[in-house]
Amino acid sequence: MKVTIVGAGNVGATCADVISYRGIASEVVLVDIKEGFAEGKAMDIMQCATTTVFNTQLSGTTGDYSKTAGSDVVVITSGIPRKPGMTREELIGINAGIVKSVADNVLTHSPNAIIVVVSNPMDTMTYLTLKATGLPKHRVIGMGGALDSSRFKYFLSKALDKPANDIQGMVIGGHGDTTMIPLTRLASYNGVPVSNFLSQAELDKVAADTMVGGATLTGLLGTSAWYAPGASVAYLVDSILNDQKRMIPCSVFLEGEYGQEDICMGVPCIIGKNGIEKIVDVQLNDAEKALFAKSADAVRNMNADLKSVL
Ligand SMILES: NC(=O)c1ccc[n+]([C@@H]2O[C@H](COP(=O)([O-])OP(=O)(O)OC[C@H]3O[C@@H](n4cnc5c(N)ncnc54)[C@H](O)[C@@H]3O)[C@@H](O)[C@H]2O)c1
Ligand SMILES: O=C(O)C[C@H](O)C(=O)O
Repeated sequence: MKVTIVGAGNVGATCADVISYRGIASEVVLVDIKEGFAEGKAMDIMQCATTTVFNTQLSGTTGDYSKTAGSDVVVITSGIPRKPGMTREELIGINAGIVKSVADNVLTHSPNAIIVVVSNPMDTMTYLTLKATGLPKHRVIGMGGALDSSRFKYFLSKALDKPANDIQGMVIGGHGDTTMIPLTRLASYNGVPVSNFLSQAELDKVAADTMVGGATLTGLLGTSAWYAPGASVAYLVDSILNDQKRMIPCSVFLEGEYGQEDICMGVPCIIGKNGIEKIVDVQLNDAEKALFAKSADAVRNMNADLKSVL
């Protein structure tokens, strides 16, 4: 199976690295516009083949999309990341043009590919990709919920002082500092509701820390995070290529689901070889429904800024 990753920067290269050492795909092509950059990243990762022991074939190219031909999955991470103090939404002016042209280029050579959108503001970039390409909704997947949910489980594990892998939980809604919805009511420690162990104040703090998880890391690192984002994309790609049918919150085009139309935002999806195979209808309570509607208003507001590119 072949995966193309456009943008060989922090997230793209980390994703290529994880896909390779976990043997998720047989071939990975990295693409970047910076001369020699993707080639260098691919060579560096390939030189791990005998020490981390993998057989994935990686290559890099400076903008030659013919090398990406026949990809099963294309990941778009090209664009600028935020700096401390910025929101993801401020990136739209530069990233919208980049994402649109990249989506056109990859589809020319891989007309059957499933596209995974990572560039921010991710929900709006997913909507742009879907509208600009005309692809069916099951083939355009925005990655944000997998990452936000892994952060949610990290903060729950810290609060509970229990291993993160014993914790289940999901974040839905927009992938923004104020639009994420960590579903604390449904989170569990090995099936036992986390509210059995944590007070409401502790749960509220976990939710707040999760929502600003990306901003906190951006403040610490000077640019946005890449290890967990890259690994989260690889997790999603694995579920597609290996038809695992995992339930992963992803940004997907909604046509009435969760009471929303004509918008891409994060809801739980079954992810398999066809991309988004099902949107799972989790019964939200009234408070969660209100948060989802508010989140949708903010994402829709951002989508309105796409007028100049769509
Ligand atoms: N959805 C998420 O959960 C999530 C997580 C982390 C980062 N992000 C976003 O992903 C994007 C990339 O982040 P990063 O940290 O890897 O940034 P980065 O600057 O390290 O890498 C981006 C790369 O894209 C390349 N690029 C720019 N325009 C291009 C084009 N037209 N064609 C090909 N390559 C191009 C750049 O040369 C650069 O190497 C940002 O927009 C960031 O906000 C999203
Ligand atoms: O925080 C960012 O800007 C990058 C990404 O969306 C993240 O959540 O790490």
